[in-house]
Amino acid sequence: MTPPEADTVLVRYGDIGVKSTKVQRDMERTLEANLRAMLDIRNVTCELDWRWSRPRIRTDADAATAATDAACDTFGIVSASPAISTEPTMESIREALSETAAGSEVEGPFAVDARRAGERDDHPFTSKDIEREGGRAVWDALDDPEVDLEDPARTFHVECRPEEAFVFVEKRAGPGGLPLGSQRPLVALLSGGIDSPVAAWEVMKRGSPVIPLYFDFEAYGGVDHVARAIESARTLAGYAPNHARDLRIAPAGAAADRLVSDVGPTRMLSLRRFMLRVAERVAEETRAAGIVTGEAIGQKSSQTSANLAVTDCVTDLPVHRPLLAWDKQEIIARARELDTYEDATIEAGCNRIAPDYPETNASLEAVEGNEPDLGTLVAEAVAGIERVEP
Ligand SMILES: Nc1ncnc2c1ncn2[C@@H]1O[C@H](COP(=O)(O)OP(=O)(O)OP(=O)(O)O)[C@@H](O)[C@H]1O
Repeated sequence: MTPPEADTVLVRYGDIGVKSTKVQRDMERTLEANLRAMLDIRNVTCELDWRWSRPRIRTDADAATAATDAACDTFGIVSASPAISTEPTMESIREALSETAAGSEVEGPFAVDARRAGERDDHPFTSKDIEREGGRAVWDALDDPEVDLEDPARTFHVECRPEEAFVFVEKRAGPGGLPLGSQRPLVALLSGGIDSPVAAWEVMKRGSPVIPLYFDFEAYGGVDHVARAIESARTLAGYAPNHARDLRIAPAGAAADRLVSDVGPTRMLSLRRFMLRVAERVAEETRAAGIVTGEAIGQKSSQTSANLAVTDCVTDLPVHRPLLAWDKQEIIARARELDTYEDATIEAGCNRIAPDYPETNASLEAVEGNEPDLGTLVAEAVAGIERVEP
């Protein structure tokens, strides 16, 4: 909940804080630029007040919720709180608490939780004093007050610093992770289905921008297949306003034709190997440090642990699979949160390419023995890549 007179959003980060001073400063600079870009693209009226380890967004009551939303969609940010700022005196804190309580709907018991930062003599009171006196102010402002310090339905937080105090009621969770751009990019195989956008988002969360790569299986794909991939690239770009890369669309109808006519049970593995070879070429061009896919152990016949091993032999680049150990239901839940779930039920092209009895425990020799020379197919696909701005 945003306090009615909120004028500041307190922003917190996590993993950055455990880095060495130099790395932390670099990451903070990246985070600052990313948050600024996120606020800009969403037209949030505010000033970013960047302080070492304690960023704040100065805004007004109208824009405080939008500023909090923007912060909570920015990688690296663990939580954000829309707050009322006030003088660091007991009287002002009581007033801010009273105002916040009067404007909130409190169903059930409340508590006041106060933290003081700074030197001992910065304030003539302790955090316990704030909790006691602040609690009284809240009590007086509510219609039917009830206190439970152990299990409150609503907590009124006070953060008292030497120069300023803040009152807030919500610590909204952000994605956490590291600032986008603090790692080298990765090529993301993006089908537009349920899994691959989630996988791409997961590596973005750890700081890697993604270069989305989609294979257009032409006659084998559904009509909306390309549109679906463009849409999920666009959704991902919304989390990366200053790091979004063009979606690359590689024509793959000819490769699919060839594999369907020439290869039996190991067909899907050769198809994956074709995709990884094209991704490798895109990585060379974009200085990407690896490839990311939405595969999970055992989810499909091509994704058994044995088959994943054979697939990876085709490239020297690391193939990252952030969803490797996730259950489908977890992936679906995350896709819904990220807004990449819709359209995912449209039939994927790969299903029409799959053989009736796919191999689940392939050996490298068998796959290589059945596989046509991928070189020409890869070269054609790379030459035909089109770029679409997200
Ligand atoms: N047309 C495509 N373009 C780009 N990448 C693809 C395409 N099809 C599959 N992939 C990549 O291969 C992975 C495995 O694809 P597959 O179709 O076997 O599984 P899936 O579980 O249906 O994946 P998704 O839900 O991401 O489509 C995907 O997560 C994605 O990274």
